[in-house]
Amino acid sequence: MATAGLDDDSLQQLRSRATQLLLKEDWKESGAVDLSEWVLAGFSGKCPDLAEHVGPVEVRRSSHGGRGVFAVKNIDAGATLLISKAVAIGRGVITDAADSCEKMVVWKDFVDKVLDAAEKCPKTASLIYTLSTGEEPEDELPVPDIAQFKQEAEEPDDGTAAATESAPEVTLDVDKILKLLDVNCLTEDAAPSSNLLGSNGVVNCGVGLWVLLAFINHSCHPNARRTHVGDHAIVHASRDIKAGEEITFAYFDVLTPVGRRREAARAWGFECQCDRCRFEAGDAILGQELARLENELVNGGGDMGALVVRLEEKMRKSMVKERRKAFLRASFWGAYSALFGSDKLVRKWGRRVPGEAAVAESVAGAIGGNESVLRAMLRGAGNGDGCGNRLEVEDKVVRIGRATYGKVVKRQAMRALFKLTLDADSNKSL
Ligand SMILES: C[S@@+](CC[C@H](N)C(=O)[O-])C[C@H]1O[C@@H](n2cnc3c(N)ncnc32)[C@H](O)[C@@H]1O
Repeated sequence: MATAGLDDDSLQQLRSRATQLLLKEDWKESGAVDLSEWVLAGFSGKCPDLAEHVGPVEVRRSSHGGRGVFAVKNIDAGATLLISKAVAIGRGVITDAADSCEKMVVWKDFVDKVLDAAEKCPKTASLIYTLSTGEEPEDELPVPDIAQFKQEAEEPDDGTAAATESAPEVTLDVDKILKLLDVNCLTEDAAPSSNLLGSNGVVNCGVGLWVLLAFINHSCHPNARRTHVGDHAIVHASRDIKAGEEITFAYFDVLTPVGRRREAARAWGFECQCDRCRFEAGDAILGQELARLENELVNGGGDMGALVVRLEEKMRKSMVKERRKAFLRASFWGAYSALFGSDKLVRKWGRRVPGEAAVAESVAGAIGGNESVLRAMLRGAGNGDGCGNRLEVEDKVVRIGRATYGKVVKRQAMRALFKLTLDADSNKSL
């Protein structure tokens, strides 16, 4: 392979390109499996806009008062939990420099489509009304039965279908719908397609409403991720999930310190009550030092290697347990990435911090699969930083890969990527 002499940036680009290519190839195949097996089946339902595949989950009362989605049996990382077709999506391809006016056009188009879908289908309208507007006391909101979201049984051929189609028009409460869209819409930024498009200053701007997904709460210690294929959102487990555990995904970037995350949650209109936030914001012993480190990280410019060493030493002296160490490493991921991304910093501090693959493995335990963590795992493994023998490392890479992309990433594809990384590194050191 002609990779000898590549600098770190080029190697990084090569790896992310390889990830994209593998993903793209894999989507074609897995799309055929997922879409034919689950999604297309939904189109035989009475109300095609509501085609859903609901896995082993149900809606229950969440610990912070509102409703949430819970696993009803053990689920392995990578397994598909839900596939849901959007009630409506507004999309636009706009440049980074687009003014808010262009975004408003996308939003208006989206709102019109939601209203249209609700007007045409009374069941869509009633499901939309189960969502929170953000104004009701959350613990008073009724918990919907999961059966409401499941694909409806094939209709008997007795003419009732025609009767349903001509069901009387519903009067829509537009004001209420606008409020609940504010709380429950999701953007498509988890879609691989947006990563591919994002490279040349073009932003794939997509906003949509997936009713069942809107019951999934946020956590900074999430156990699920979503990807998008066309109008379908696919939610998969990004960590192993136990029966009875709440399914959560990240509404915003959780590879940041607690202060930043709190700001992001407030912008969404809530105070995050996940266990990671409760620990990081509530630990009196670590609190002050964490606030200082966060300040340094956010202001930038300092020696990120020194910051990581201080954090690791503080955690060692305070006897922070592994699970919480993983939370804090995830919070200061930016500093770890800067350290491991610089040969100079690695030479200066490398012996005083755990290896890159070990940090990546720890962080994946806290936030589940994630592209940036997977890349670090690959790079750390390629540098042979001692997180096991070749087979053990390969296994870890495949596991984080599946947790990141769901079952669409095949073992073979991850092996190819892993080999590419090792070959590139050994050629580089020639
Ligand atoms: C898309 S809805 C999720 C479903 C919502 N819990 C319900 O009962 O309708 C988003 C809202 O759920 C609540 N929520 C989600 N994640 C939360 C968290 N980690 N901590 C506190 N509230 C949260 C907030 O009120 C937020 O505005």
